[in-house]
Amino acid sequence: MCRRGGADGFTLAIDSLSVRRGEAVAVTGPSGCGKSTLLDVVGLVLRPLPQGRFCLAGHDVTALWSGGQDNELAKLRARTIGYVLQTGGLLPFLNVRDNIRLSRSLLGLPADRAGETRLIDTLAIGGLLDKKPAALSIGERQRVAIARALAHRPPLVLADEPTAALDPDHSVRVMQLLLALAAELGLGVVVVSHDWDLLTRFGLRRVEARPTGTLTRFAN
Ligand SMILES: Nc1ncnc2c1ncn2[C@@H]1O[C@H](COP(=O)(O)OP(=O)(O)OP(=O)(O)O)[C@@H](O)[C@H]1O
Repeated sequence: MCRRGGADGFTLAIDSLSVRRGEAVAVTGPSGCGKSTLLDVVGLVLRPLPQGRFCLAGHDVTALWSGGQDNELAKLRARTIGYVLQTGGLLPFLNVRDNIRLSRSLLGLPADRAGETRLIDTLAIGGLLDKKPAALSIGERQRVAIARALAHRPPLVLADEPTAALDPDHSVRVMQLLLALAAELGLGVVVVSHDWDLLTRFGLRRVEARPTGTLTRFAN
């Protein structure tokens, strides 16, 4: 459970949500119902209320938050989460190539040129590598953000409307890439999307919001 905006603000209750490695889950629901908040809790950005159980890659996340273990949470986040933000979230002072390589280098992982090339080709961003994010369109930023989130092969990828700014052709390619990598590398994927046609086409398991006033419940 998580609360935003004080006692009479917004409350998110996650009754149950499990994502296994290699599995992709779609989170759907109306605007403002708490989908991004759900991703922020799962992505260790927002602190959940202390009741309840939250296990991520074998770690007791509730205990880490309760114990104020911010360094451990930051390390766990860096190792286990790839987050594709709605706004891209790229570092403005790095070019596209260095944005993509950042997560691996921060974690001290060796370069993975083959994996990098596959991401770049599939996302059709080869012509953008020397550009800074400010010189990209919103859709281009979103594709680069996806490459960056996947480059270190995190066990869990969170994607907040990753196809919202893309044309239908790129939307399908991006979803295909996410799902192919999830299956191939054993990554779990949680994707927020309003694109019902796309979700149906790929047959994703859906977790639907049940909003009632300022409370939203999510359950498997
Ligand atoms: N920083 C914040 N402080 C307080 N309340 C917030 C904050 N951010 C979001 N909210 C509220 O939390 C609720 C859920 O917001 P959230 O962004 O998770 O919804 P969403 O389902 O992702 O919406 P959308 O589909 O429009 O992106 C909303 O009522 C919003 O007003």
